[in-house]
Amino acid sequence: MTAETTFKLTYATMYNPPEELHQRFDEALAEAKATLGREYGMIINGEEYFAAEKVEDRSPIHTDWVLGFFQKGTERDAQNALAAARKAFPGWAATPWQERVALVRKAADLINQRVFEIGAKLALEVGKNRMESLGDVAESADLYRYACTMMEAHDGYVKEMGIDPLAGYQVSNISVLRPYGVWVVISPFNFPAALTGGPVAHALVAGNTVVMKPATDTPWVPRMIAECLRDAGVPAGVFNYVTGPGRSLGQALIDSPDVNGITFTGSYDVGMGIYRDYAKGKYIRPIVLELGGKNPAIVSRHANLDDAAIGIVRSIFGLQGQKCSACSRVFVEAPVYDALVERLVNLTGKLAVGDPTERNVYMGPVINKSAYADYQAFCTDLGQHGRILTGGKVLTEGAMAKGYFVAPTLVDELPLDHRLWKQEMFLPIATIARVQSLDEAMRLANDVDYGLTAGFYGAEDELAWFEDKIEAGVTYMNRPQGATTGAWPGFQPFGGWKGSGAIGKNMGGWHYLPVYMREQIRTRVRKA
Ligand SMILES: NC(=O)c1ccc[n+]([C@@H]2O[C@H](COP(=O)([O-])OP(=O)(O)OC[C@H]3O[C@@H](n4cnc5c(N)ncnc54)[C@H](O)[C@@H]3O)[C@@H](O)[C@H]2O)c1
Ligand SMILES: N[C@@H](CCC=O)C(=O)O
Repeated sequence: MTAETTFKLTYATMYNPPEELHQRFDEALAEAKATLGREYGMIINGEEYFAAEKVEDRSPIHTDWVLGFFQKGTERDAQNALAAARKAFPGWAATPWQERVALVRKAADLINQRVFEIGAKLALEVGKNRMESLGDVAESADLYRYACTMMEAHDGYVKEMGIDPLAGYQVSNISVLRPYGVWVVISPFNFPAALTGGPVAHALVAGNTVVMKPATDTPWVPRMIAECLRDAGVPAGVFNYVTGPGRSLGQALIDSPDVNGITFTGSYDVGMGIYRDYAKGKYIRPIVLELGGKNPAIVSRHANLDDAAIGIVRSIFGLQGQKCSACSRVFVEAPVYDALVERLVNLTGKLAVGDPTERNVYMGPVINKSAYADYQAFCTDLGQHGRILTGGKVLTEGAMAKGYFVAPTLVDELPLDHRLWKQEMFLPIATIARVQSLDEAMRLANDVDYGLTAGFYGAEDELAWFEDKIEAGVTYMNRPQGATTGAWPGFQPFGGWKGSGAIGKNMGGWHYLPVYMREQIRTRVRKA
């Protein structure tokens, strides 16, 4: 990004971009729109593969916009991609880690060089606003670099251990982290750049070869990420990109005995199914699961209510509530309840909803017809059992008639035993409750199967209590930029507890890369 020297784009800094960012996004968008409708192959063993059946990738902004045609890959394609990755593994694993790092860094540079092109296409494909779209792409490049930095910081994870005193012998004990083999990366629709690129980069830097399968709704952006790897010179077969339905092609990847490790990012239900199926293999193999969230914000009577309101609204409605980190539950101490709710409703009313490629729009459409139908069903239920403070309806006026647009929705007075306090809706809907104490808020906040992100607004002397008690992998306090959203690699490594994540180590952080490697101790003894 040219403005990079003066402006570091993250989800927390995106609110004051330099003018140049807008100009370059607009240029890239015009170019992307002029080249819609191409066909894209899968990339297996460095070659384009075309399936008998194709899938149309349509924009959720306007369903007449056909972005491209993608391959409806089959179980056979899954097997071919795994075979290519298996064949490439010995060479890639034997490549000095410094060379692997150099190639992955080169790919990161290409992602940065293409950030506007990929960002514009991402906005069209996901319906994400322009700054969040550019952020997703920039985050992907930063995750690549973070993986490289970690490899270097740990000197390739080769470490001399203590020397056991064996009289008459010389001993050397070395610990080495080595790759597992073939790694499958399955990504969700909502961060097609960062959550495809991040796990892929870590697997590759560690020396694994990769088969990557993006979500059916968003194959285009991962294809461009794949092209960056290819153009950087990552050898054929080391990285393979396949597209097709999760239940057939995806399931074939999960069921294959040729897989040595998996990173799955997606919903709890699909992730748990994969976990169980994968466990049917002959022995235990590593699996990284990054699953859903039901993220709370707690507001104390001592909070700065303006900071709380803006941070909460940004986190409820960013990407239309379709972030695993989205704030979907708000617990407010009674003395400040009315004042906070008034601010939340007021700010929500000011959110611009529409074509998210336009510079002043904050909220675009939801991803597809099924999410659009879910929104309507949830709102009917919430209206019957709670009080809809704002929103609760689909938006069909003017240019929105051809897309999946819905109103940002806030609900209160929903009985605390209603299922929608616990179920991830993954839509721009949040429920708000009045609590009598912070302890009550904490009990409710933790009373879900998830534990991804959480936010708190209150006095300085309440913060340590919050940090200690909350069950979540990523926590934010007094943050107007986002109550529960907006993590950035190297600043806020991202991962969940409980039903939100399986490994207890966060991506973009110090402890994550070793997950993609297994330890070998090398003890050599010779007579002194
Ligand atoms: N914890 C995190 O870091 C994180 C980040 C982003 C999204 N998410 C979660 O992802 C979900 C939204 O994304 P989604 O709707 O794309 O999720 P999803 O679970 O529907 O799909 C995720 C991926 O799994 C594939 N898939 C589906 N069935 C499969 C099967 N049987 N075998 C193999 N692959 C299969 C899909 O094609 C897609 O690529 C939300 O629950 C959200 O919270 C979590
Ligand atoms: N990393 C993103 C969330 C990714 C999940 O969907 C955030 O921190 O808001």
